[in-house]
Amino acid sequence: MPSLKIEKKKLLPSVEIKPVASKSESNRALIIEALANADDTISNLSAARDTQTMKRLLNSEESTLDVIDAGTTMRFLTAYMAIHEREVTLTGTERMCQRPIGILVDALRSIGCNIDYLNEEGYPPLQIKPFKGQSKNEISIKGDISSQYISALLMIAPVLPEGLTVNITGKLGSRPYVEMTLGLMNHYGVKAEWTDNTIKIPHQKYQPRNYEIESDWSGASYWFSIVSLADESSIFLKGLRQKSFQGDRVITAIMKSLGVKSEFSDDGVNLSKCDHDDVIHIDFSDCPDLAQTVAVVCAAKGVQCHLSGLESLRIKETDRIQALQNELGKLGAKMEENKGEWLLTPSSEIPEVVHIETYDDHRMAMAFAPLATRLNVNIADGNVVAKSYPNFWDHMRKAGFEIKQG
Ligand SMILES: O=C(O)C1=C[C@@H](OP(=O)(O)O)[C@@H](O)[C@H](O)C1
Ligand SMILES: C=C(OP(=O)(O)O)C(=O)O
Repeated sequence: MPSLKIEKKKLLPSVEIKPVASKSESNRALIIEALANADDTISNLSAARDTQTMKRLLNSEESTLDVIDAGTTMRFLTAYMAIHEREVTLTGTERMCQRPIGILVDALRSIGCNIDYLNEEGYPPLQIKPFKGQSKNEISIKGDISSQYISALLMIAPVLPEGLTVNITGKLGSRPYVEMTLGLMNHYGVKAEWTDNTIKIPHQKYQPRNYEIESDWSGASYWFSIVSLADESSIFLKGLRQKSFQGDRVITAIMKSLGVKSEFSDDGVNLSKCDHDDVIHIDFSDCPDLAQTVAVVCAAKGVQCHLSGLESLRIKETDRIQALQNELGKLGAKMEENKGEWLLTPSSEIPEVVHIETYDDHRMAMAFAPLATRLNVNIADGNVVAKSYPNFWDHMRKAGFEIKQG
């Protein structure tokens, strides 16, 4: 596990960065392209390990497919494999085998798929048996655990002989990811009807169309943090669009209250400094991957933050609430629960150096790295970033940070 030392540094003037391409868009485009029996429709595919794993496994004829720690790869491949005439085992890291998948498996079983648990009920690894045909064309599924189950079902829906109607029960969390799924399906020629909590997708064919993956807004969020925390800075982020499929584009609005002004042009967005608020309230139900980014900035910048919609954070790469509480504590900040909301009380004085544990979570490393604008930061395992943004440290160096193996 290579640890990294990032020295406190000022940013270089006028930095230009092209963040990694979106892994969420890439993993959807790969599944849709495979369902369309098309080839080479995708440009700017993400270098994220989650995406490279998806691509490799979609082309693999092995009987055991290991998704490593990629949630979308696990969930999307489960649905994809379950409607093919093939027997396959899907597995992943120890953590992946603790991330629930029962809701998706129940839904797939109810439409006729054959799936067994190889270990604990409700969790990977899964044994998927050949598909013998569709037995039902309407299902109900809980929306408040992970939207990835719904996206997985929606993508296979048009190729099912009878199509599929999906009734979402409970509150739908991570809603923009479901919208992204339907948006990309529509790009590939598939029509869906979404009224209230019901999404209806008739049987139809995906059309092979070209698609250029946008830069990743969640990965871009760490550059917003850097601008927010630095004394002076301006960064141009390439490949991000004002009209985006990614819900995490909401980082522009969130960071406006944390002192970052965003100005779009044809090929990206320019970030510069502006005034910030002293207290903010943010509901992360639609953008859970931004919670760590925002919490760290508030803790270091002296902004009190009321966070809600954090429920899904406990079942991601790690228990992100626990991880944040531990690591923010090292800065002298506190995150405390009160009736389902979290109050983050910022540090009154930040230390000169901090050692951040990474919990096998890419976002713990990337969310805390921007602190190097204000203090020396040691990151326990720099390799974690490979999951979504493998060249993150190269980009930090390009921006002027000195990063050594430590
Ligand atoms: O569909 C997707 O691409 C994702 C959906 C979200 O997960 P949940 O729906 O489990 O919140 C998000 O946290 C994850 O990084 C990517
Ligand atoms: C939660 C994440 O990914 P996944 O669920 O796809 O593993 C993430 O990238 O923050």
